[in-house]
Amino acid sequence: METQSLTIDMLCDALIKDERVITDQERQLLASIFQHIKSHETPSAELEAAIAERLAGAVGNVIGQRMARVFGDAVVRRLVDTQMNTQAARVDAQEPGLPGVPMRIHPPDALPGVPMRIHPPDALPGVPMRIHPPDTTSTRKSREPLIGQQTPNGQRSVNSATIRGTQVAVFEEFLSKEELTGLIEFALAHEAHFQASRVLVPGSGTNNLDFSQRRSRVFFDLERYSTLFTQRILSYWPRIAEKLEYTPFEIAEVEPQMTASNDGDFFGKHTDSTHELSRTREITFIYFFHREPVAFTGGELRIYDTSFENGCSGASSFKGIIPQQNQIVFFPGRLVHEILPVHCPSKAFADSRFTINGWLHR
Ligand SMILES: O=C(O)CCC(=O)C(=O)O
Ligand SMILES: [Fe+2]
Repeated sequence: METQSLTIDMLCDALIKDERVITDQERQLLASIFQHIKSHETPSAELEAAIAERLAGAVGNVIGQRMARVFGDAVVRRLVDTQMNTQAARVDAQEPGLPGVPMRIHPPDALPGVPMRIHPPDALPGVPMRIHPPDTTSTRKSREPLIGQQTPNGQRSVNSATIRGTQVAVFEEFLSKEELTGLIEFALAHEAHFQASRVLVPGSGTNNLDFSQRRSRVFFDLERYSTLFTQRILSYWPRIAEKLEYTPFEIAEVEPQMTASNDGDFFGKHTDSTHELSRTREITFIYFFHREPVAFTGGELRIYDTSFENGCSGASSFKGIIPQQNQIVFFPGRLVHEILPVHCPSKAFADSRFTINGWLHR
């Protein structure tokens, strides 16, 4: 019992230092109100006590609600982490060291085997969403995005076989301040590990360096940040799915990589999941970060309304997202998207537009 009340005391201590529970400003305001009550002549000590009690009650309610939210979030996150670790351990035990076997993770409220359903806002039932028949000959996955499926800037009307580019989920403040600082340091310390980015060319099955389609530098071995992003994304998965109007499906793998885009770098219109080697990339995510103060402009992400009639083509309408520190964006990988050129006058690697970008595989 004593241990329990000690734990609760410690928890309260930690929570009341949390800005999400009570801000500095509120703390100061409350202190001065209480002081004010004390220092002024009130008709009676009872009245003074009654005012203080009323005030404490009201403040207590608000703080209680905020604490519950912070606490609730932390408990859920904890549960998800524990569940994932147990499952990872189970997979390790079953498949010791099998190269290339992706770790199967069950997001908290996705039932294994429940089929994924996509609800594009205006898709007609029966309109095929696939551009190519599923590839049965190749199981190899590729790290590269696809180019070449894009249409010119055509003015095609948005029709019934279209997924809207507005089918996008954006979350701010994805990492804590400490995590973000650590990530920036990690990126800058690994400059030498970045390599020129490649793209998949439809029909060729190969990864090509094609500077007319994409220019940036990528880095794959994200060490602890790979785990951090995987876990964090999985704990957000129900909310991501809801915003994207997906029925949460079982995520087979989260595949993150880091990209640095410097002066003049860009990525032309492309899709991420219509190539036979990348078909299981259901959802693309892009997390933006950079050193402060920001030293680049441009690099806007544009996600186009995409039609799936007779192949796949981007319409003229799009949702534009200007990179913001610590912001993450999710959208269906089959949507046509592009990265506009980055302007980075110093040309210093450390001033690049950085992303952790990747895919949620089904
Ligand atoms: O660098 C980025 O912002 C993400 C690029 C992208 O679309 C991709 O890697 O598929
Ligand atoms: Fe992409």
